[in-house]
Amino acid sequence: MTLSVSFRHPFPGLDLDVAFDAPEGVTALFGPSGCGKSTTINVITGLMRPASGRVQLSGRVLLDGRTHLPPQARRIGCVFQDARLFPHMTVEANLRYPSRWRRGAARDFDRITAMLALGPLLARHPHSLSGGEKQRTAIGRALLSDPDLLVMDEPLAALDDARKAEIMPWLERLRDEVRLPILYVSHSVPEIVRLATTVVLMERGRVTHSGTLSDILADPELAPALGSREAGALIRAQVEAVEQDGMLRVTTGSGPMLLQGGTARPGEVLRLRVLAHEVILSRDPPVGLSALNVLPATVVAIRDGLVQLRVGDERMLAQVTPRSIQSLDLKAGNSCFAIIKSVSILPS
Ligand SMILES: Nc1ncnc2c1ncn2[C@@H]1O[C@H](COP(=O)(O)OP(=O)(O)OP(=O)(O)O)[C@@H](O)[C@H]1O
Repeated sequence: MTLSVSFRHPFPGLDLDVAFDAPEGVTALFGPSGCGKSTTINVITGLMRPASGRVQLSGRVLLDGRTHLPPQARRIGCVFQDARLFPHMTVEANLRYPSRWRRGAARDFDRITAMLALGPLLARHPHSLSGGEKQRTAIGRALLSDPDLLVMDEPLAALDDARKAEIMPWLERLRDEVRLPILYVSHSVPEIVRLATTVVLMERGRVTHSGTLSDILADPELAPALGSREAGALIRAQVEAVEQDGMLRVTTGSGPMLLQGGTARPGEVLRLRVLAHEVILSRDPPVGLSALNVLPATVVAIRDGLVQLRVGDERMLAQVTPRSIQSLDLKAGNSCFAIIKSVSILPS
């Protein structure tokens, strides 16, 4: 199942011209306030008819020059910032509401309540739930409408950090277990790093970039849009062994690395975040360093103090001052060594 979107619409002061594809997995829609994210969601869900465009969910046309399916015929499940549960109904009644006429709903009900661990909440009313529990119920209700697409419009924005941390593993589970495209609007880069498989960047009514999360994070050109503290690589690693001192020996597309602080077992696959400000560069093989991970690299590009490197099969970024770029005489094509001061292991 893939969502394909393209539409144009002139608003006074902003001409929207949006096109992207969202495959299965989480596609994050990211951009500054007023860039057109809500309008895009409204066009996809059928709340707004644009001047022209096409929205297709695999083979099914939701919108084109002749077709404009109403929202209820689009098979799209929506989760918003506020859970929008029916306050007078129990969690169970809220969950069963969208599927009350549908065949196979009882089987789905058991599967989805188990996946989201909603069993203990079924008899409760929304007013007695935490923000995270309300959102879990809203996600369950959206899934029980048997959608072809799940749209999540800033689903964590109204939650405090503790509630966000509580619901995040459920969203990851959703991403990994539900074979649907999930369109996820967020202003939070850490949220996107944790959840997204694909990222669509918007600015002033247009899609400026779209690609896999790791490509977007390791592109120095995109660092201003994402915030320079967040620039840096996301790489995949497999645990080879746990050393006697508890350090993890892993293999990555960049070469072997040693990691601290993980509880992973041999064979486990991890996602590692190597932030640009945690990487320093040396033209010569460094000696006498405390850093455990020093990898040979080639400079690919330099932009605004960010050096993009090819390290084995992966791309990484290093944040380097203009003075160091000059003193090391760094240019595209140069060989160097990436000294990685620290690596974080993302929760899986
Ligand atoms: N019905 C409308 N009539 C005129 N202009 C509109 C209308 N709806 C949206 N706009 C304008 O279109 C632009 C995009 O709005 P939109 O709400 O899609 O942005 P957004 O990226 O979702 O912003 P935010 O992150 O703040 O929610 C804004 O400049 C907004 O003022």
